[in-house]
Amino acid sequence: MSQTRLANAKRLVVKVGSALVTNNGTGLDLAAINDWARQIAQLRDQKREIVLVSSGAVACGVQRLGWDRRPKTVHEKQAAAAVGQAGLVEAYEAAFNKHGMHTAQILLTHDDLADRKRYLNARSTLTTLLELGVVPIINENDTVVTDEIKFGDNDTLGALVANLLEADALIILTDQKGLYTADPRKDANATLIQEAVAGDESLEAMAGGAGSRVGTGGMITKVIAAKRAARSGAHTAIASGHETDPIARLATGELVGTLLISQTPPLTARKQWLADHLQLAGRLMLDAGAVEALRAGKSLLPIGVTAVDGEFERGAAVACISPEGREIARGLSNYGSGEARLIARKTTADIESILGYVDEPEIIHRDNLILS
Ligand SMILES: Nc1ncnc2c1ncn2[C@@H]1O[C@H](COP(=O)(O)OP(=O)(O)O)[C@@H](O)[C@H]1O
Ligand SMILES: N[C@@H](CCC(=O)OP(=O)(O)O)C(=O)O
Repeated sequence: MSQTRLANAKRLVVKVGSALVTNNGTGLDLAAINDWARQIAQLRDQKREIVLVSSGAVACGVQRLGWDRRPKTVHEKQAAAAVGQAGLVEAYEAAFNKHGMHTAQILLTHDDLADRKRYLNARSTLTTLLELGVVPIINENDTVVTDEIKFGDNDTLGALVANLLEADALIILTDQKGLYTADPRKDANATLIQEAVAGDESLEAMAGGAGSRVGTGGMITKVIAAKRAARSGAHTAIASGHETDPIARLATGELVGTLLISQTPPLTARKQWLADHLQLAGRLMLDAGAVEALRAGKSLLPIGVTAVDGEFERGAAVACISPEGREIARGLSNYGSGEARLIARKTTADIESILGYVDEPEIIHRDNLILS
């Protein structure tokens, strides 16, 4: 059934990683880029919509600047990305032109997707490009990102784009055949997982970090990306870009690499946006009763909050932490951190006498809350 679902996928996000786009970290693999363009053009002929999330800006910049190694400092990487991003989109535009198609460059930061207005704008621009038959080529806006606001790896960005566009599938192409039971570079006995449920916690234990000096994130970010993509109903395939026609074959429903299936009912668009808030302004510590209430779909009341961590304003995105220290949910706080501290452990009826007013009876309303 899951295979049929990929065969029926109309809107697909394809992510190609640094480990694949580049020749050993310096320069672009133009043959590979031409090959992906050919496969994507085939899918366009079948009236399917494809968005490409591509890494490779830093690697291309390193080559253009004539450097003999990847830079170490952030500002050198950002400079290389700025030079190389132009080369990256030139390469894609030339490759797609051969099939009578155009590409569009989209550079995103986390802030663009965390702000609801900009999120909606990004969505309408992307859907307009798809209606025009243009292939959006998305990368992180490396020039302006700082550690606090960056996606870091493009797997996360691919998942957020799949959420943003409510795509049916996320295809992550990398330098390994898929997800193995352990990093195959380190464990010769590792075996390939063919199919699993996205979000299955045992998968995170199998996945390790990046295997090369080129890639960022490794397999763990791909497994987490699949969990995230599943929230809007997208299945994720992790496959090798060195296979013959991996994109085209996956899109016919063939099982190539690892398929991580979405089994959870898709979240509403608003909850989806909330789930995509990667930057949290603070933490609310909950007691066991509150954890149970949240899991049962209820709102978070002040009585169940034992402590408040961080400084934040009303409306900020905060994490809800269980007594064992696990994030069990995140949501938008109806109270700033100062007020939240005053009403923690108190009944809703006490709020007015403590604060002199009641904004909302709950700290986080269930409509603004999402279980992790
Ligand atoms: N369980 C695993 N299965 C497969 N690959 C793994 C696993 N754990 C870690 N890896 C490493 O993840 C690497 C792919 O991630 P990365 O280097 O970030 O590539 P990309 O640039 O395509 O995102 C592989 O080369 C591999 O060494
Ligand atoms: N934005 C960076 C790529 C980030 C990165 O390497 O991500 P990944 O392909 O997931 O290993 C670039 O274009 O060079």
